[in-house]
Amino acid sequence: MSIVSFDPESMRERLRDVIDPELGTDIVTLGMVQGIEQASADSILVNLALTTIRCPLRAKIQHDIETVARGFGITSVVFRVVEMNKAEKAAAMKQARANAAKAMRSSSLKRKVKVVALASGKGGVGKSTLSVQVAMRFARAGYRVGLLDADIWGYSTVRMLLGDKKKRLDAKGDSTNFKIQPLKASIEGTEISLVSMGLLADSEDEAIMWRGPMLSRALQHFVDDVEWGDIDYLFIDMPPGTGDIQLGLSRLLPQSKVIVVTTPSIEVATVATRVADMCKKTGLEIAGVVENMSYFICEHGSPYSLFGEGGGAFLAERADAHLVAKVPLLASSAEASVTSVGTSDNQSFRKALDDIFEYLLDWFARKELETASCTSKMLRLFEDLEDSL
Ligand SMILES: Nc1ncnc2c1ncn2[C@@H]1O[C@H](COP(=O)(O)OP(=O)(O)OP(=O)(O)O)[C@@H](O)[C@H]1O
Repeated sequence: MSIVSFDPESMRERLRDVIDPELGTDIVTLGMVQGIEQASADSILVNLALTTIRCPLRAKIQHDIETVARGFGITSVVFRVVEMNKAEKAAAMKQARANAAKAMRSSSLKRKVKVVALASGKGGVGKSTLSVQVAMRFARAGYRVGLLDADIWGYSTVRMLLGDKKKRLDAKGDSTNFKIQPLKASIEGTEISLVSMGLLADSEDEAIMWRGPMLSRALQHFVDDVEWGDIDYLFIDMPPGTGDIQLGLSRLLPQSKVIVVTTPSIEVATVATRVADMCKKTGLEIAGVVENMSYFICEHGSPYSLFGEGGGAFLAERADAHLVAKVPLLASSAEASVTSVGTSDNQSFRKALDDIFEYLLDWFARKELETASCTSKMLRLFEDLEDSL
C-alpha cells in the first residue's frame, strides 16, 4: 500500500474552502476543525466541533471535508464529532456576525438587487454574448439593469454594446471619496448601466497585465465604488476559469447566483464542472446551466449539432442544477450581436432568451419565498444559541 504524504496544516488551510452554509463562514475560521490526524496510510481522523450536534448540515460539511481530503490522496475520513462548548459557540457566532456585517459593508449595490453571474470554465463559449443578451432581455421587459464586465483583461461587452464608439466612465467626487458612474448604454430605446475595464483602458489593444490580488481589487472597485443606482438586476460577465475574480465574487457579492455556460461539447462541459464545484465550495448558489451553440439550423430548417451533444445535460447533472435553455448557434457572430437579436427573426434564439428570462424571474421569486422562511429560521438559530450561552 502506498503511503500518502500528508500535511495536516496544508489540509487545514484548504478546509477554509468549506463554508458552513448557515453561518456563511468557513469551518476553520468558525473553530469547527479541532484536529486532523493521520489514522493510516490513506485515512485521517478529523475532530469536528459543531454548534449543535444535531446540525442539519452535518452531512454536507462532512461531505465537503471528504472532497478536500481526496485532493490530498486520502480515501477515508473518520469523523469524531462533538458539540462546541459555550465559549466556542460564542466565538463562532461572533465570527459569523462579523462576516455578515462585512458582506453588508460599504457596497453601493442595494441589497434588493438580484445578482446573476454568467461563468464557465473555458473562454469563447458565449458568456459575454449571453450576459449582454440576457441583460438586454430584462431591460426590454422594463427592468432596470446593470452589467458588470468582470473579465478585467479579456473584456468584450463594450464592443458588443457600443461597437466602435469610444466612451469612458466618469467619476463623481474627489480622490478620497469618489463614485464611478456606470455608462448608460442605450440600444433601441432600452438602456443598461455598463461598467467594464474597456471603459477605462485607453485602447482596446491595451493588454491589462493585472494578476492575482489586483484583479480582485478591480472587482472590489467595480462593486464598492460604482454608483449602481436603483437597479433591479446586476448581470456579471465572468472571466473564464476558476481564478481570483471568481474567488473575489464569492467574497464581495456572496448573494450572486451563477448561471454556468457550456457548449454541447462534453470536454467543455467537463471543464465547466470545475466552475460548478468552485461555486459549491465558496458557497455561491448555482441558478442553472445554459448550453450555448447547441445546434445550427440550416436554410432548409434542419438542425445540425456542430459542436457535439449532451454538454448541457452532463453539466446540469454534475452540478445538480437545472438545464435552463439550449441556445442555437447563429450563422455569424454579427447575427448574435445585441442590435441584430433585438430585431432578428431568429425565433429559436429569441425563444431561448425568453426561456432564460422567464426561468430567472420564476427562480428568484421562489428564492424570495424560501429566504423569507430561512431568515426566520436563522433568527431562531441565533436566539437558541444565545439562550444556551
Ligand atoms: N449562439 C451564438 N451564435 C453565434 N455566435 C455566437 C453565439 N454565442 C457566441 N457567439 C460568438 O462566439 C464568440 C465568443 O463569444 P463570447 O465572447 O460571448 O464568449 P466568452 O465565453 O465570453 O469568451 P471569453 O471568455 O473569451 O470572453 C463571439 O464572437 C460571439 O459573437
